[in-house]
Amino acid sequence: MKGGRPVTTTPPASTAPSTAVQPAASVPPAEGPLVETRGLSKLFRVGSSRIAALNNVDLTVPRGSFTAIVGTSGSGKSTLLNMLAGLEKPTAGEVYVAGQPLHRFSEAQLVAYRRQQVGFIFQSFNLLPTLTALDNVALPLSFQGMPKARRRARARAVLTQLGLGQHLHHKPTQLSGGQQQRVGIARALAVNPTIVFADEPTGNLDSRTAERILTLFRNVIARYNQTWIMVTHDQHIASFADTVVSIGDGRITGIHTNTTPEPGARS
Ligand SMILES: Nc1ncnc2c1ncn2[C@@H]1O[C@H](COP(=O)(O)OP(=O)(O)OP(=O)(O)O)[C@@H](O)[C@H]1O
Repeated sequence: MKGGRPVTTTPPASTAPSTAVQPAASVPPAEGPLVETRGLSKLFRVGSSRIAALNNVDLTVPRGSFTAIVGTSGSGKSTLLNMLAGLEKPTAGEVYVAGQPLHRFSEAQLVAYRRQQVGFIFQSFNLLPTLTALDNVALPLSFQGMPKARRRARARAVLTQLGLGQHLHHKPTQLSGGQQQRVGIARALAVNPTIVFADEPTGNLDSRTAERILTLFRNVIARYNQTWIMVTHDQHIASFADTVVSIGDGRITGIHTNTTPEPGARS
């Protein structure tokens, strides 16, 4: 696969164990935007009708940034996210992540991209109910072929960094919603991702917990110099991001940079 793993996510040595989120391989120098789409389009055919879920989208996302994609239901947010995450292929146009042309990738290359370079955070957390927090976070590392002792050590380190050191052996039903989403964040971070996608990540949380989770997002992004893209229908949630990309009818309708972040969004 081209491109490798361009984002340096090594945590400060004084604050994090070495097993936490060290790059698994040597990291080539980072240059240019992390994400770039050109004329990205997705057409769905349903019976005799055609739906332009995405229509000629040109988008650039800098490395180390937090971007929100905001729009009403059916505007094309998930379709765009799916394309950037290598879950679906475009009908037309180009999509590059870390210089890699996802639009030209085979299914096998897309699977490898998702497993090795992408962290996912979901609205409903998507934790396996029979596994502990530790095992949920260690699971994606097994798909990378990491030996058991190392993946458990890394999962433990990331969970501890996120304040869940006392909850390593709790199952999802024994955790609050905010704690479950922190496990979800730990699972995304454990694979040392090039990019993290969050799909309505606070949709199942009360507003206070949601703000705490979004503040945690900001802290994690700054600490590890990561690139995160979040989809939401909620302008207030979007205001925690550095950049808000508005989408409507499959087109970008505006790009706004948050110069004065939401109170409490930065800490
Ligand atoms: N697999 C599919 N087959 C047919 N049409 C689809 C498919 N997926 C999405 N669409 C259509 O594409 C358009 C964009 O859908 P998309 O799911 O991207 O919107 P969204 O902004 O994420 O909406 P929501 O916030 O409700 O999840 C909608 O009109 C939707 O009906």
